[in-house]
This record gives sequence, structure tokens and C-alpha cells, in this order.
Amino acid sequence: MIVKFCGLKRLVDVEMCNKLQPDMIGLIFAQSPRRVEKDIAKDMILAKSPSIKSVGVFKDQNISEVIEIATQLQLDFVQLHGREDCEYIKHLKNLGFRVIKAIEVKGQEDIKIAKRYVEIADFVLLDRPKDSSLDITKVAKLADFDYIIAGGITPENIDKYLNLNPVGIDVSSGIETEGYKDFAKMKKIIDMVNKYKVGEIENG
Ligand SMILES: O=C(O)c1ccccc1N[C@@H]1O[C@H](COP(=O)(O)O)[C@@H](O)[C@H]1O
Repeated sequence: MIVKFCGLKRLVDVEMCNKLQPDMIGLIFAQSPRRVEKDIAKDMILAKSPSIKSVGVFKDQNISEVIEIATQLQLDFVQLHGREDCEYIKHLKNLGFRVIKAIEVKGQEDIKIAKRYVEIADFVLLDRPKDSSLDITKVAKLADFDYIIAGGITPENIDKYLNLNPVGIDVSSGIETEGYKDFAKMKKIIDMVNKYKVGEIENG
């Protein structure tokens, strides 16, 4: 089970992750209140444990910008949250980048769209639109392929996401308090995933 903590903005966020050891940390280069500047991102990547993979999050950005940032920061993965198509992803893959393709899920049709990327991207990520309160777990149940799940995960509701038996979970706002990453919330997520791994939370 991959655990990704996304939207880190400060060095102290990285230090908290070094203690908790999620598998991946996400740095946002798309338009967002969590967007980080390249120089700060570079320091954060240098400060992370080598065991934690770095993920750059982009949305509908010019591919040359993605390539430039991913190369300069030696990102382990690029995560694409917009309308990037198969050609865009294939181009990045041909250059040696590993890609997480995020699909905004609003209904059953989006699960079919997500499936198209299974053979092309390294991981498919099912997320809900940022302005939505949709219970994505109800729709994600319909997917018959491996996916990372995101969209509204919190320490209080994570069990219903884990019960989908996803390959990973991705959390951003649910590990924040007043806009800042919160160590206690991050630890609760890690503890819940560990419980799930040893079967203390029912598996799907
Ligand atoms: O977190 C952001 O600000 C963000 C902005 C633009 C694209 C993606 C973003 N984050 C991704 O959103 C999901 C989870 O979000 P949340 O836990 O519901 O807040 C995850 O895939 C993040 O990588």
C-alpha cells in the first residue's frame, strides 16, 4: 500500500515526513494555495529521506515546463491532474519520466476514461474534483484495475478508502490544520494504514 502525502510547502513538512516515512511526498507546481517555488522544492527534495519518492504535481502545463522542472529537481514521478492525453504521457515516458495520471471522477464514465491510462502511466490516480463533496469511494468501487485513491481522505474516514483495496492512498487537505500540514493527522493516517496491513481493519 503506497502512502503519498501531498501539498508539502515547508521544510518542516519534510522533516515530519522523514519521521513518518510515507512512500511518496507531493510538491505542487500547479495553480494552488499549496504551490511551491522551484528553489524551495529543491531544498525540500534535498532534505527528504532517500527512501521517500518525490512527486511533482502539474495541471495542464506546457510539457516543456514539466520536463524542465522534473529534470532540474530529479523528480521520481510527475503527477498530471489536467487534460493531459496519452500522447503527452507517452512523450514523458519516452524521456524516462515515471508518470502518475490523475483522473477527476464525477461518475461511472470517468472510470472508463481512467482505464485508458492503465497501460500508459505507471499509476492511475482517482481523485474527485476540488470543488466537489462526492463520495468517490462509491464510484471507485466500479474500477476493475489498480489505482491510487484520493479526494477527501481524512484520519476519520480513511477506513472506507482502504476497504477499496487500492494500490495507494494520496492525502493533502485531510492532513492539514488551518492550511498547514499537521503531524498528528499524518501519524493517524500512517497508523491506520499499518493497522490495515496487519488485518486490523477489514480488507474490502
Ligand atoms: O492539493 C492541491 O492543492 C492540488 C492542486 C492541484 C492539483 C492537485 C492537488 N492535489 C491533489 O489532490 C488530491 C487530494 O486532495 P485532497 O486530499 O482531497 O485535498 C491528491 O491527488 C493531491 O495530489
